[in-house]
Amino acid sequence: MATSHPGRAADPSADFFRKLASGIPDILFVYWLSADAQTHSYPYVSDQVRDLLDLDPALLAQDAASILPYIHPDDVEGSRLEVLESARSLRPWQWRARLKLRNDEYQWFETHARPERQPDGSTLWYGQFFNIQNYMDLQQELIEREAESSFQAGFQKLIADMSSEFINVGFGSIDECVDELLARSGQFFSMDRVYLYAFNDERTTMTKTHQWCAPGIQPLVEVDQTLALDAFDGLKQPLRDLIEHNEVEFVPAIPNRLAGAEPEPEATPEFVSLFCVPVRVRGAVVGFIGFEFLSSTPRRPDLDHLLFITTSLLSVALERHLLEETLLSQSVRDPMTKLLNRRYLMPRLQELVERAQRYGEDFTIAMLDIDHFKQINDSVGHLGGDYALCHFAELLEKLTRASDVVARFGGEEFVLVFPDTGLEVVKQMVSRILTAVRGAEFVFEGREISVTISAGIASALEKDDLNVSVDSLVARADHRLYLAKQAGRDCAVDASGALEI
Ligand SMILES: Nc1nc2c(ncn2[C@@H]2O[C@H](COP(=O)(O)OP(=O)(O)OP(=O)(O)O)[C@@H](O)[C@H]2O)c(=O)[nH]1
Repeated sequence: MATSHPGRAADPSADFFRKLASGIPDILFVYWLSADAQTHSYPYVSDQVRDLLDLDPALLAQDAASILPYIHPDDVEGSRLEVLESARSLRPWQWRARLKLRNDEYQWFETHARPERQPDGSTLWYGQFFNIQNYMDLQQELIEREAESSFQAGFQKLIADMSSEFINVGFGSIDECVDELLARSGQFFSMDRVYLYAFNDERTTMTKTHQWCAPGIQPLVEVDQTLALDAFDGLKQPLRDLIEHNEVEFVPAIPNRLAGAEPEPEATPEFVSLFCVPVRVRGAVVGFIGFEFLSSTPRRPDLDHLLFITTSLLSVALERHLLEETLLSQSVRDPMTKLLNRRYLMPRLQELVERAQRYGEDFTIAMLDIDHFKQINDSVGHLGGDYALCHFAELLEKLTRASDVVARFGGEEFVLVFPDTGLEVVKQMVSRILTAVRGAEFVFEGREISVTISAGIASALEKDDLNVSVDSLVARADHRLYLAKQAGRDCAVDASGALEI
């Protein structure tokens, strides 16, 4: 806009205005805009403009554009449009903009001015700029406080939800809970990737076991990827510290490759920021959750603390899960041979018997007994006998399939269950076991032990017996085992009474 002066500064009431305005802390003004909106000025501006902005009112009286360098660049265009709109509609000019003070600091001002159309079509506004910085600060504080309390409420909900999820976790579904923890915390803390790395016992490698990525963010590498702990220079020391001190480590910029060594998609930043939060089980750091963000958005100063709380849910859940696993395994396994015990075997047999009765699904069991075990004990001692039992148990595990059940029935008696296997195949398998045991080396404290076994084989639906029960089936196998012993041992007897030696 061109410089112009409407000649109104000489108004006799100017002195009156000056005196009046000197008692008012804000800036009073009269603003003039020509009819063609090409020329404008401040015919009157109170002296506060000098005190506050270090701007000479005389300059503004010549050309209103003198104020432009004092308006925050982002607010200039809005201010211009607001004036034009006020001139058009004759509605009050009411606008907020930041003005640069003497100390170069911007503060918020609000304009309140009433327009008055002049006979020549130009417009005059009478009004003031008043400082609303305190109000804006207060408003900002309120917004932040509100955001903070809703963040806190959200965080509490996240922790409460995840705690109850982990508490209710059914045996075996811990993986789903971990996935959910990664996803929920990733979303809540606006992360781009969240993943769980498990260390090996020696703390030399780490394997990614779970991961979550925000929508649109690529999982650069799949789970189960194992990396050396010192694969990345920037991560070596933080991981050492994490393991040693059980503390959150923040890595401000590591190559965007921890997630994977795959070729990176375009537009992926070269560096990412990463929080490594320790997962601790039974007093040792067993891995960490990596909370990764690609952008450099500001983060809360207490974020590391919040991530630690979130991750400790996983530590507690893993601890409990391990304990449950141990207890469960202790309750169904024989502590010496580590084979399944009778507590596991009997309900399993019951289940199979019911299926046999209901659906006609036959299955076969073999009862095995080490021959002359008393003599073994007598010759190599009880510990030698224990060794023979354990070595025999190992052979059984090796010679059967994962779907077969290998259980210690008691003493030196064992039961094998072959769920989906026909009698002929079972006979072959038992025969193979007999042969393998006969040929196996049993050496205890340098003394060779000769071991053979006898077996009794029975199928659930022999003779179409739909009244079969667990007891009758076991009794049948036991009786045939007795027959095998009677027949001279080191052999197997089945329904036909046949001997397999
Ligand atoms: N070392 C050891 N011996 C056991 C264990 N459980 C049972 N025994 C012994 O196993 C022996 C079983 O002997 P018997 O039932 O007389 O039968 P056997 O000597 O194997 O003779 P046959 O079965 O007729 O071939 C007993 O002496 C038990 O004390 C165990 O856990 N460890």
